[in-house]
Amino acid sequence: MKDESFRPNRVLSYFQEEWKTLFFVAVSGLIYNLGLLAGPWFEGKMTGKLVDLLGGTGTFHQMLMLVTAYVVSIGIVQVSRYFKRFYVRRFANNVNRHMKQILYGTLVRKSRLELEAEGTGNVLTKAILDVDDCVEGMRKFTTEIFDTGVALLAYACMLLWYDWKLALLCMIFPPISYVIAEKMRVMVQKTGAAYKVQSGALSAATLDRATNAITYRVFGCEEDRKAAYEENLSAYESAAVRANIWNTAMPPIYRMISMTSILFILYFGGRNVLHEGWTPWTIAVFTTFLSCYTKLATKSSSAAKLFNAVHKAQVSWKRIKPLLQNSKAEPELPAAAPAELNVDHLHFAYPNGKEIIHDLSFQAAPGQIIGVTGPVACGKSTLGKTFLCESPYEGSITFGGKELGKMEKADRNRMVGYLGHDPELFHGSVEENIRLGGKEGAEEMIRVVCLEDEVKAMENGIHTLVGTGGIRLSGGQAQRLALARTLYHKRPVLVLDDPFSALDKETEAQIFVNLKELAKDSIIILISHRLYLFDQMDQVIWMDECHTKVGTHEELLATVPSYAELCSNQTKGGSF
Ligand SMILES: Nc1ncnc2c1ncn2[C@@H]1O[C@H](COP(=O)(O)OP(=O)(O)OP(=O)(O)O)[C@@H](O)[C@H]1O
Repeated sequence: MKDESFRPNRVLSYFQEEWKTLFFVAVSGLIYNLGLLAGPWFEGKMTGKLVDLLGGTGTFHQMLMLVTAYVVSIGIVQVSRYFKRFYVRRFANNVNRHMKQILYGTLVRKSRLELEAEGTGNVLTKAILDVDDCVEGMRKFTTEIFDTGVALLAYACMLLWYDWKLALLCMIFPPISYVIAEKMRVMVQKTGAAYKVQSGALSAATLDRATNAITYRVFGCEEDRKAAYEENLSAYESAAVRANIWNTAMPPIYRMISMTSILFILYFGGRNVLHEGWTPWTIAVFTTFLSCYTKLATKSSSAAKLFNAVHKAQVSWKRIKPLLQNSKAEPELPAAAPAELNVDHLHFAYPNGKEIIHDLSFQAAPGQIIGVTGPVACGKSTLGKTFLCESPYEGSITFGGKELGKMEKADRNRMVGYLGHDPELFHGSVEENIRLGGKEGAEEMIRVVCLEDEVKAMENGIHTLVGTGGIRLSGGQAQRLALARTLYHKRPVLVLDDPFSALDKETEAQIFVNLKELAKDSIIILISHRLYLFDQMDQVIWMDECHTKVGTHEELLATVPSYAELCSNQTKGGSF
């Protein structure tokens, strides 16, 4: 696998990791660029030979030899160019894949809250566009090190060899274009960053449009949403145009500046040929010098282009760097042993200050089922998520005497299993969705959640694909599949948030029986709106406006009128 010293948040590490590919790039790049020098040399020689031929001092055979050698050298240069490009592309593809793998690894380990805070569109942009831009910068850098760096050096040496004074005079201009390119860096970066932000907003708007399409249609909001989307699109287009202008308008200007030296070559080079200048030249040397300088100036404008690409890559790198962390897949550790759960004077408030849980205390022993209920939006799901410790709480939640909030995430994962509102099925088979990295079969859990017959009836049974691109499951099927996954990864504390909301009464009752049997030594915290199983709970937590009441079903019936009323409404056959 990968080298231990590899540091994903250091650009150099990616170059080091690909040293073999870069070795081939270096060899083919050197042959290509040194071979390029042969071009101006042959061109000068051929011009000289042509003058000789016309003056009657050269032979046609000599000219033919020269042309043949020129063609062969072009062949060698082009073949090495092909190999260089091939290996540079391979380098870029390898880095791109590796960076995306690392980023993906980090994103899937981020908590729900962190992802929400970051914004889905922004995350998608980071995962795809920023990595692409970053790797593109690295690719251009690798290419230009040879195509520009080595070539420029070689051309410069050749020019100095022919007339060092004229060469120095001409070579003042390319650095001026570099300096200007460097000064323009801020604008390239600024417009590039603005483009990225708009791109993130557009991704979020597209996702929102696709995810909520039915709701918008049913409520007749399509036109409004379309207008909002168009607004995003226009902002994105303007940002893209601005970024593009700064990216593409500058290189021609850099090139013009570099080319100013041609005027000096024509004047001082002409004087050299007339033997009135600094060094006596033949017409062949004049041609070689001019051709060599034109190539040097063209190359130096590529260097300016390289600055732009690297600056653009820097913007992307800054955005993704915090997400590029060593995120080796944490191996699933075995579940912790059963133990007591102790919740003591628990308080919880969201960062906006709104208190949701106020002074809740209860204890649970292995094998107990705790029902949690209360009016809509009273904080039931918040209580469930508190056990995941995504946000800090006050008071204490201990399992086996250890404080959950102070544990390493991996240790906490061994203790608490969680099933939220959203089934969160991924693209994969029914079996893969249940096992999620586990090795053994998933059939037992399919039976526990009463999904056996339905899975058998599917075209490929347990191997049927679900999630994006797979078959469409009903709400109740998706819910049971997600429950099967939670139960498969057995934990001594199971938090199940409304796991039966999409099921009929009989199925719910059957699953509850199976669940009790399966999780005999687990503590189950069952959040639900529907109460007809609550008389089988060991304890019930009633939540209302951040106040909580804990007791047996019978105790709450006697002491909490709202609970008694809700139970009575439901058992009269009212809501289910
Ligand atoms: N991330 C959050 N930041 C701030 N407030 C939140 C957040 N999540 C939920 N809330 C608020 O906390 C309160 C309780 O929400 P919660 O989802 O826990 O209630 P619930 O009882 O599970 O609701 P339901 O009966 O609809 O399932 C609500 O007022 C909600 O707006």
